[in-house]
Amino acid sequence: MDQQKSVINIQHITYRYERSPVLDNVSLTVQPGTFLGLVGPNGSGKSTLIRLMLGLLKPQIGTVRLFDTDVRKFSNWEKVGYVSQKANRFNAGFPATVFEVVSMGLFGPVGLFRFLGKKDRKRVYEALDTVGMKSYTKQPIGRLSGGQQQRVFIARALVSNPELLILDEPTVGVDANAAQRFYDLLAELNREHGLTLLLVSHDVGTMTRYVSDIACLNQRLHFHGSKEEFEENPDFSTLYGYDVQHLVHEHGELTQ
Ligand SMILES: Nc1ncnc2c1ncn2[C@@H]1O[C@H](COP(=O)(O)OP(=O)(O)OP(=O)(O)O)[C@@H](O)[C@H]1O
Repeated sequence: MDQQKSVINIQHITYRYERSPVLDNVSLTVQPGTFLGLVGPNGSGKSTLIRLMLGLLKPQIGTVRLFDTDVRKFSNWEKVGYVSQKANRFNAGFPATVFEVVSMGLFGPVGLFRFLGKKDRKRVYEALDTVGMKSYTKQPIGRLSGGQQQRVFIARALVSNPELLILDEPTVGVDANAAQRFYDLLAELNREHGLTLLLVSHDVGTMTRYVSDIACLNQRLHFHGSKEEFEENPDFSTLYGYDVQHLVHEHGELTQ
């Protein structure tokens, strides 16, 4: 029987760093074209789940498949873009231009020292154009604001033309306006380029405006479904497994 291809397929994962499990029997499937928001309190296992998805950690129990291939055998890493939480931390003296940082997305750090062909250069410019940063090409990365740097990191992740983009708390340290523009950009990439997105964020209120689906993690997966289902279900305590007031408050503000 033909199964619809999934971008991410996680089955019954249990993971522990030490004794107690950080993730307990988590299963999650992400279909192409989804914009999934992954939410959960501090320490709920979000980053751990991402590391498992990227094959950086091995689950004690369960399996991870990326584009229908077991992550242990997966090699098409150009299909996967990843922007980590710590990405927007270049200080003013960092000796690389915006162009160089984005070109690293093509070849890794070696890109800095390698001759870029015409096509490669074009891809770098296109990626910068997509995120609205083409006019900053020659600027040192460290002189840009946090929000601008974040866009450059998205461009770096986009330059290899990925089908899946994973972002771990990308708006940390970015002001509210820049964060909103950033979410707009992600929504556009999802809508117009069909990019599958997985966004980890604490900011449930803002995120629900943009995503198509929501997954609520707190060691276990408390909810996974469409944004509409999430918003219709009044029992946030069961859904989210924590901090009910905070969520209802944020959610309330959003719908005013
Ligand atoms: N390398 C590690 N060794 C041991 N314990 C770890 C390690 N990394 C994370 N943990 C623990 O695992 C739990 C989940 O951490 P994780 O970073 O996945 O959560 P998170 O949901 O991403 O948190 P946050 O929102 O604060 O970033 C936490 O209790 C954390 O202390």
